[in-house]
Amino acid sequence: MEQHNIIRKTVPRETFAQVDGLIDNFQDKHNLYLDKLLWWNKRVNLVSRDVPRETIWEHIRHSLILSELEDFQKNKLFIDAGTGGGLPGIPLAIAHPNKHFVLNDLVTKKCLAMKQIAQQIDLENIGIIDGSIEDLHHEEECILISKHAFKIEGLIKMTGHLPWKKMVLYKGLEFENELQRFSEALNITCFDLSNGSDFYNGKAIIIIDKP
Ligand SMILES: C[S@@+](CC[C@H](N)C(=O)[O-])C[C@H]1O[C@@H](n2cnc3c(N)ncnc32)[C@H](O)[C@@H]1O
Repeated sequence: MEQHNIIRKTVPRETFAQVDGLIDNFQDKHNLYLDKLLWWNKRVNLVSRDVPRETIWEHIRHSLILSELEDFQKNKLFIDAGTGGGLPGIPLAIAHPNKHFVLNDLVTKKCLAMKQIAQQIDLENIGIIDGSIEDLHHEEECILISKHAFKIEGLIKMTGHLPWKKMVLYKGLEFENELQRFSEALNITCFDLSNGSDFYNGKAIIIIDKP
């Protein structure tokens, strides 16, 4: 197995409180997003069926933790691969109107639902592109983000053609299992989220430099 250079950090408790503040600042839009997501979820499978509203709030909070990390703050353009119901891209776009997000999903009807939701909540800083991430054309340098959608090795291989400089993945703390056959050494920073509520037990955000 290739030796990867892994730096581990723990996200402090205060960060979770800051995320709650971010939600408060954009409460109306997040609520509207949640309403529309639940409405569309009855027609298109965007998140698990019958998922309680409070669980989706957890996913919105989880998505927004990235806001507090430096690699997010100093960049402006993000691609959310495998966005499904718009997570993490839509909560981030709501809370950061000055940044731009490209949402991508393989499934066209999910992307059509996302377009409707974006219009319904008046979000102007996102673009939505359907099709596999491996076929996405994009020329500007960006940060690739993805939540619970791909194995790491597979996503790196599928996105070699894209000009991302960092890849941000919402993963479990045992993400290294997914890198056992990767032939290059990667620089990875792992942000342990276990200082948050029980929801975050075993969860991490990992940031990988482009190999
Ligand atoms: C488990 S869902 C995660 C959705 C969302 N990120 C979340 O956290 O709720 C994985 C999503 O990845 C999408 N997907 C799978 N393969 C893909 C590919 N090659 N390119 C783009 N999206 C893909 C699926 O259609 C699905 O919506």
